Amino acid sequence: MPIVRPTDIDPLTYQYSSIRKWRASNLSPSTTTTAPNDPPPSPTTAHARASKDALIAFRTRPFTPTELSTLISEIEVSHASETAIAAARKAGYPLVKDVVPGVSVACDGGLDAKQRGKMVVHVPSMKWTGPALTHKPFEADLAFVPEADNEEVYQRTVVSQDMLNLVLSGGVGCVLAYGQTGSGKTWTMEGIEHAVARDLFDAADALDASNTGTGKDTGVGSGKLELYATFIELLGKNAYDLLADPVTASGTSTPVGADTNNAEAEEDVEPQRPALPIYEDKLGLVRPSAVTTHPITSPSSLSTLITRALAHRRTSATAKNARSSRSHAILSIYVRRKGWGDEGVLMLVDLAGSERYEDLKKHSPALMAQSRANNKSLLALKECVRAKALAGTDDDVFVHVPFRSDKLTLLLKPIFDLESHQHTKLIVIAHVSPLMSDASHSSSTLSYAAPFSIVAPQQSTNPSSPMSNTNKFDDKDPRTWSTEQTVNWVKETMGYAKERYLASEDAQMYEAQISKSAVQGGDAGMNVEEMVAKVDWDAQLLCPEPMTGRMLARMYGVEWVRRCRDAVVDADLKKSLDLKSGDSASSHLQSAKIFGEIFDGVALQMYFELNDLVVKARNRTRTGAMKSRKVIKEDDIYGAADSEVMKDRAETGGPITTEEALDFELKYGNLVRKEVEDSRRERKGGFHDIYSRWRSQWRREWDSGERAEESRDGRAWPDDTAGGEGGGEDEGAEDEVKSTNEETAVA
Ligand SMILES: Nc1ncnc2c1ncn2[C@@H]1O[C@H](COP(=O)(O)OP(=O)(O)OP(=O)(O)O)[C@@H](O)[C@H]1O
Repeated sequence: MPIVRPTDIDPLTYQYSSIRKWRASNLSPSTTTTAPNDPPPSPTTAHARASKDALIAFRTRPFTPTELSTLISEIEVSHASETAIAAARKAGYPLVKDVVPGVSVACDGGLDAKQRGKMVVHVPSMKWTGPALTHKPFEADLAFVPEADNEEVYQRTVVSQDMLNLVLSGGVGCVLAYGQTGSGKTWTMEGIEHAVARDLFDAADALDASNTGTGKDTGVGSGKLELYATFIELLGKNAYDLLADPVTASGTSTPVGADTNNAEAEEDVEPQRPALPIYEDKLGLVRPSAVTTHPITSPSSLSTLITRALAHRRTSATAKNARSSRSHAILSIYVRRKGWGDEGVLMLVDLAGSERYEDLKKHSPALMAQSRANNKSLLALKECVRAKALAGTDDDVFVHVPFRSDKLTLLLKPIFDLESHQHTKLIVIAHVSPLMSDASHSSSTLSYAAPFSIVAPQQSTNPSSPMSNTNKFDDKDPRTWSTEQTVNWVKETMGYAKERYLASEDAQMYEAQISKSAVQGGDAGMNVEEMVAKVDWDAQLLCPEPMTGRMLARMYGVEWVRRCRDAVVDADLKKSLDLKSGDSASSHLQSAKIFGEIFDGVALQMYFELNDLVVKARNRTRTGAMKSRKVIKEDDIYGAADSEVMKDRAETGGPITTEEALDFELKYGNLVRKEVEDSRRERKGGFHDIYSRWRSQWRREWDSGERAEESRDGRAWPDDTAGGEGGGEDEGAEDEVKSTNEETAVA
């Protein structure tokens, strides 16, 4: 019998046969293809509410025809496969069957099931014993098989998470497509964008019809809803408006569809549109300056915008993908609802492809710089998504999301700002290529995204712990309220909500409207104050068992209004709320319409009050969690490099408590470190003076009562106020926060 030495084994044969064996014993038939009659889980708001704020999915695409033919020719030249190929040919099998993907979906997960999605990357390697293969498993909420089409991805992510209703109710939804270049991100996002364009208007009409009980006069057509969109690409620190026509050097605009996207053009004609700086205004809104907003009035108008923007999108060839997207593309759809404070927004983000060093080797220096900028922003994004996912699992974990550290994450502020009272949902779809030669990149993509899918940490059972808010009633924290306490709060807050409404601009607008048109007959004689006084609903019907304060606070605004309307018991009141076009004289109807809008306005005031309470309570708990860190290593506080400062501390200030040290660190830690470092670099010394100066300044503030909570209640972390570029100095503080997160998750 001939001796087979390891070096004689053909690597491809070995790898393919190992993968086949692994797949035969580990995969059930249902995970290798999508069952055609298997409907996606039905989207119910109850389900979406119960689910987490961040959903993580994995997707692998099928081989492209070019990849298939390359792989088949590889098999053909591989010695050991000859017999298999001959046998396959004889049996009439297509050779395609011989090609095995480097990624397998072991379980596609499922939203209702406890099962999680599982993807296994088969990573080949060469050892001294010969070729080897490692099967690396990764878990997420969902994993899509290569045969899954865009509609299935859309249904099981956006639809099952009830994202359209969230956005139409004034919430924030965001879908991020992440992955290696050429792994199918643009394919997925294009599918999702067009599906959203198709469904958004129907969702708006359905939502309004279910709220008012009438199919008429609802949604966009009646002017109640205003929708508009922006589509930008982000390259480095600047945004470019994809909906503005590009301008050539001669100043003429380039028609859409003209090929301006080859690599040479990229270097020579850069940029083709004016760069728009990104900034955060005083109200905290982040938008690229002068970006054009486009009203959208129908599914086709949104679809046309999407097609136009994608044609403009900057692409250039990379080693992996002939038309690689070299930028992050962000489609934002804004929803303004008459009488609502919050603007809903849906952000659909096709991230630039992540690239490794080997992928960059064919790049010109300009493209290399772009790749570096892209990879840097993907790293910043990772920090933010991780923190956001952790915050979504439990309100009481101390989390700081460093979204100001990069322009990409700054643009995504609506989804990352934990201090906002808007409801949010984030979906991350990590894409991998099916090629075995990409296995190590696939493995790093999945290990980037898998940790976002965090299982909620156990709540502390120690009632004195700031992490524990269960069984401990706090009248200012809706998350601790039982059904009865929630009912009481609704009853007590009715008067306050009415007062707030009467002081609003809407109330004044309706007052002016009523007196101007001098509506006649029935309710028409009432002024706004009288109408507001009539608003009433049954608190018990609004919060039936087992509705707790926490559950109520997770409700979307539109759903809340609908529930308030359903909880009306007074027959006359119900009748005027249910009045439909054609039911009555037009003057009556107009008065009833105004009353309906006033009713909704009062309901919303109560809803905003509830959400404000939750945000404030969450911030209080976060502060408490931060302070509860009993042991703070001195290196944590002042930085390992500052041992001189540490020595001086005892001489200048004497011992300080943990709370004081923390406050000092939050306010001045970065500044002290930076100054000490500068001084050291310039060989100046004087560390003692630097430390003393900051210490005295801090002491003055501390003694005059300006404590840490106040600065946080003022909605700004000391290290956040720097904004934009200054975010880089944040790193020390973020490291500390990171370690806090880890400790908490373990606890
Ligand atoms: N699910 C899929 N089914 C069929 N073909 C696909 C699928 N996903 C991607 N493709 C094909 O794979 C190729 C690469 O896809 P795509 O351009 O979407 O990748 P990408 O990740 O956006 O790359 P880059 O980051 O370089 O832009 C395209 O030719 C696309 O048509």
